[in-house]
Amino acid sequence: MTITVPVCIGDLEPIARDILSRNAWDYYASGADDMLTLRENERAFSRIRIRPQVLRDVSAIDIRTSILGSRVASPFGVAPTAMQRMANVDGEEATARACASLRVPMILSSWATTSLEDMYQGIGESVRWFQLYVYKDRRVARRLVERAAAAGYKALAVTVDTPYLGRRRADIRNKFKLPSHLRLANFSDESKQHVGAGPNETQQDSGLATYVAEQVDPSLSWKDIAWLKTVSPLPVVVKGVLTAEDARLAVEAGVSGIVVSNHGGRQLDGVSATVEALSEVIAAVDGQVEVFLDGGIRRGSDIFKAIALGAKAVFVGRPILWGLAYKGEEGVKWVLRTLEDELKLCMTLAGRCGDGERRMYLSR
Ligand SMILES: Cc1cc2nc3c(=O)[nH]c(=O)nc-3n(C[C@H](O)[C@H](O)[C@H](O)COP(=O)(O)O)c2cc1C
Ligand SMILES: CC(C)CC(=O)C(=O)O
Repeated sequence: MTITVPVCIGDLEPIARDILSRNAWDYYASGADDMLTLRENERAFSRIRIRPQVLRDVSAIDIRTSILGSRVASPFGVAPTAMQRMANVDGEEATARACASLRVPMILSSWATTSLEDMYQGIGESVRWFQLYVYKDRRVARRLVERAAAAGYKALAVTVDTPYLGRRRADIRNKFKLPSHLRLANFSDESKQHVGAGPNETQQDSGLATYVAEQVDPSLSWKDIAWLKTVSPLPVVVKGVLTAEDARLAVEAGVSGIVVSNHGGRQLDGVSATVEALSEVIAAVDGQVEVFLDGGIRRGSDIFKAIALGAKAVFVGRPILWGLAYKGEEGVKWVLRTLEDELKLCMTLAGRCGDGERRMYLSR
């Protein structure tokens, strides 16, 4: 049966697949290598059981919370995903409008197809973070940080799991290219605006992998997080931590938050599902910094489970792209509302009301 009117996020995926070009679909959907981790991210949620409690007066459910001191409407937000204009002409602007209207936080990718300044023109107040890839030329990274601070972003999410790009086989086969009418809009320098335009892709590489190898600094280390803190007026969050050891180093480096992430299974295949890695990170940081999670969130009960295990909030990647492909801003709103409705219902049926700041809906 072909689904045309989605009732859950799973329904959206085939709809988006039909709409998107092969180049875009494969880039958005793929994981690295055999995509074991990509699949595990979702499966691991389905292995966790909720322990409901009854007769708890669930007539008022509150899902509001705060992240790094900013009030937000829900404990979920939008993860940074690059090049959103391949999904819809309005790309990141459509996502930002949807997030602002529902007061959902959004992280903008360094490799957005809308500049970090243009993104929020006329949209008004909303909680946004900027995702930073640290370029070999540190002046580029520093300039991005300054611009993000000047434009009102509330935090920097530094991606730490991508010294080189994971092997995404479909992108290699397709010889991925950013369509020529689009550009990485945060850069004025032509050499940084185009992906897959050069002659140097080989049979074993994609335009993306070449770009990352040329631009991103693989020598990045914990001492650079300390450096970043000296140049950033914004709180620094590291995105891509999966172990207790690294979580402790992150705390020592003075970060304000950690995103437990395996990059949606797109980097090192074979690592744990994020919800499985979450508990050791939570235990290691012992409440010293906020811990977030992304990867495999596809329904409200996944959000419930991550929060129950101690995440302050979660971020959602691919479903937003499916929503964008489906109906632009309205499609992203549909995804956000669906997650919100499902989360509220899950809390109601589990007997956890939530009380704003202090979470009441832990399921353990
Ligand atoms: C198409 C796509 C592009 C992405 N681009 C970025 C990026 O530019 N920066 C980054 O830190 N993470 C990027 N990610 C990873 C996401 O931020 C996030 O970790 C992941 O998508 C979460 O998994 P999910 O898609 O299962 O929700 C990207 C993921 C996808 C699917
Ligand atoms: C341009 C890409 C390397 C952005 C990214 O992080 C991803 O595709 O996973």
